[in-house]
Order: sequence, then C-alpha cells, then structure tokens
Amino acid sequence: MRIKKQIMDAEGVRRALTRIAHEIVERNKGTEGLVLLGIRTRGVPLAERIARKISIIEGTMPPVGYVDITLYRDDLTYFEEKPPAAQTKVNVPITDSKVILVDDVLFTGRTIRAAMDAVIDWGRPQCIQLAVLVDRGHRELPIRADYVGKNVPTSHRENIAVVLEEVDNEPDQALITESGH
Ligand SMILES: O=P(O)(O)OC[C@H]1O[C@H](OP(=O)(O)OP(=O)(O)O)[C@H](O)[C@@H]1O
Ligand SMILES: O=c1cc[nH]c(=O)[nH]1
Repeated sequence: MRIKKQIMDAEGVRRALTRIAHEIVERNKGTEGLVLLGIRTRGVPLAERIARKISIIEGTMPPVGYVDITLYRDDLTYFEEKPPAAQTKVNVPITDSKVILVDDVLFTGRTIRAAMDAVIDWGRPQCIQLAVLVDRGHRELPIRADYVGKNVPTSHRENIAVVLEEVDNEPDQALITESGH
C-alpha cells in the first residue's frame, strides 16, 4: 500500500469536526432529541469527539452510541437465515430522536444502508442524518451525507485511510493510498 497524498493532518481533522459540530447544532436548532451513533470502527471516536464539541458549543452533551454493521452487510450471503439484530448500542431510546450516523469514510454507501437497517430495527427515529469525515464518491446507492469534513475525488484503485489516535495510537490524519506499484 503506497501513500499517495495526505489530505488532512491532525489540525485539518480537528477543524472539520468542529465545523460539523456547528453545522449539526445549526441544522437541528440545538441539541434537543439528538443521538449520535458512530459506526464501528472509526466512526465511534469521531461521534464521541463531535458530541464533546457540541457540548462545548451548546452546554449539553448529546448521547453517543454505536452501530456495528458486520452482520448486516449485504455481501454476507453465506448466512442462511437472517443474521441476529441488536447491533445498535445506545443508552437512550431512539424512537422519535434525531439520529446522526457518524463514519470516517463514505464510499459506496453500503455501510450506511446497513447501519440504517440496524437503527430502524432498534427503533423509529424522527429522522436519520449522516456525518462523515471524508466523502470519496463512487456511490452505489442513493445515499448522501448531510455533513462532510472533506470531499475527495478518488479513482477506484485508490483508498482513503483515516488514522485516529484513539484507534491507531498515531496522530490523526487522512491519506489517499494506492495498492500495487
Ligand atoms: O461506503 P462503503 O463502501 O460501505 O465504505 C465505507 C466504509 O468502509 C470502511 O469500513 P470498513 O469496512 O473498512 O471497516 P472499519 O471501519 O472497521 O475499518 C469505512 O470505515 C466505512 O465504514
Ligand atoms: O477508501 C475507502 C473505502 C472504504 N472504506 C475506507 O475506509 N476507505
């Protein structure tokens, strides 16, 4: 895997998340009913960071949970029966809440489709919005993000690698990488 380009350094990640936190508060007119759900793996620390930023802006910290979509992926065809539900973990009811899904990279949209399935199995939110650090294009489903840290046009051969301190024990950054030579 060859690193082609750094698209965000730690400061870039911090600023993007600060902007997203402001946009979430503005779009939703405060924090009432907000629930942030990070998509495992790197969406979880991103959701926690955005929630902390929202608490600094508004004085109220929205609840944070996570979605693990492993068993909802539409490419898991080897499951003979419907895989078990309950892959959403949050300590508040999500029915009638405004769920903000948070992920590091938006690509085909299949992860988000699966996450929405998991959320809707769990309860009936008033709405679901999507925040991503990087939108790299190439959608295969009619899904778009409401809050985007950075839009990065990519080729199919390229990959976006998001590095986060909490997961990777390295300074935050986002990279375009490419496999092969
Ligand atoms: O829009 P999509 O085509 O679904 O791709 C985006 C997803 O791919 C990555 O997750 P990955 O499956 O690599 O798991 P990870 O987050 O645990 O690394 C990324 O974190 C997104 O969740
Ligand atoms: O480039 C990509 C595509 C999917 N998931 C990632 O993390 N990066």
